[in-house]
Amino acid sequence: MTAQIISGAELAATIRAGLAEETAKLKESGVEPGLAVILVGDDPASHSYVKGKQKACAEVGIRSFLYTFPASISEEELLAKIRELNGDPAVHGILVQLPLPEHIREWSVIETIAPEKDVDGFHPINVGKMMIGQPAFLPCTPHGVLVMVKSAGIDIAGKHVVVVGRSNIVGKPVGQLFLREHATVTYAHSKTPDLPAVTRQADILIVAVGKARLIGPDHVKPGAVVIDVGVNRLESGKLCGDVDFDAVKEVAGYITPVPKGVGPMTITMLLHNTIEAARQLAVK
Ligand SMILES: Nc1nc2c(c(=O)[nH]1)N[C@@H](CN(C=O)c1ccc(C(=O)N[C@@H](CCC(=O)O)C(=O)O)cc1)CN2
Repeated sequence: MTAQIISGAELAATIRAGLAEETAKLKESGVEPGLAVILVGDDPASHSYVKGKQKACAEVGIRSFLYTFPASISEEELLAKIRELNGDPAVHGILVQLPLPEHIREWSVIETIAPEKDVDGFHPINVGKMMIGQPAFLPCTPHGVLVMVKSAGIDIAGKHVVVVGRSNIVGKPVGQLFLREHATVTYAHSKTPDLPAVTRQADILIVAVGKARLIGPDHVKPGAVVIDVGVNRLESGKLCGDVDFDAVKEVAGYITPVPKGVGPMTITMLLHNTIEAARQLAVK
């Protein structure tokens, strides 16, 4: 039996319709949600993601402001722009597209964003609040993964979740979000010996390493839920995930595709956070 496909694109469309209604209501009360997007350098993937974010903002009625800078911008100039946006009342959310050029310290940029405008959920205050279960902006990709799993009606409590990858923006926080839902969480990474033996224990396997088709059928327990966060561009120009989709779908119970899986949910959760930021800042 082949796996049931969890379509991020379909779920994102449904959620975005609801977000458009929320934006319309906020506008009736005199608040127009605004998102400032900062893009540094000329990485084609970053440009494409930012374009996707702006298009999605327009679709749900969020105003977006784009600030592009050459890769040669100094860290201080970038921080000055963020401080200016922190004080701009038309801007409710601020995001700096990652990755940044090497001479700019990512942590310094993230820490300069006002936590109440940190719609990426990367600021240490939001990360800390997430860890202890306080209300916070949740990081968009991990939150999108959680919403996808729940939307498929999958029970999380007591399940063994194996996360492959330990990045600050996906791997680490996605494990925390599933721990909050009472899963037993294991992190695996590049130094984990015998990766297939570990991933085969997973009821829910989440892969976020950026290595095309790393996970094959031998890594997956029959019937498991497989969530593929990787977006890798092959030499042919085709996109593929960290999971060998065609082979693994014959073993898994549920699987997400790439493209049209987790990616569209990342942007949807960003829209959700921006609307929430506007709502919270309006009552301050
Ligand atoms: N400030 C941030 N930077 C980065 C983040 C982030 O959440 N905040 N995440 C990633 C990139 N990313 C969002 O910015 C992102 C990645 C992929 C997609 C997406 O929709 N992918 C499509 C395929 C797109 C394509 O054709 O290339 C899909 O999977 O269907 C959206 C957003 C790193 N940086």
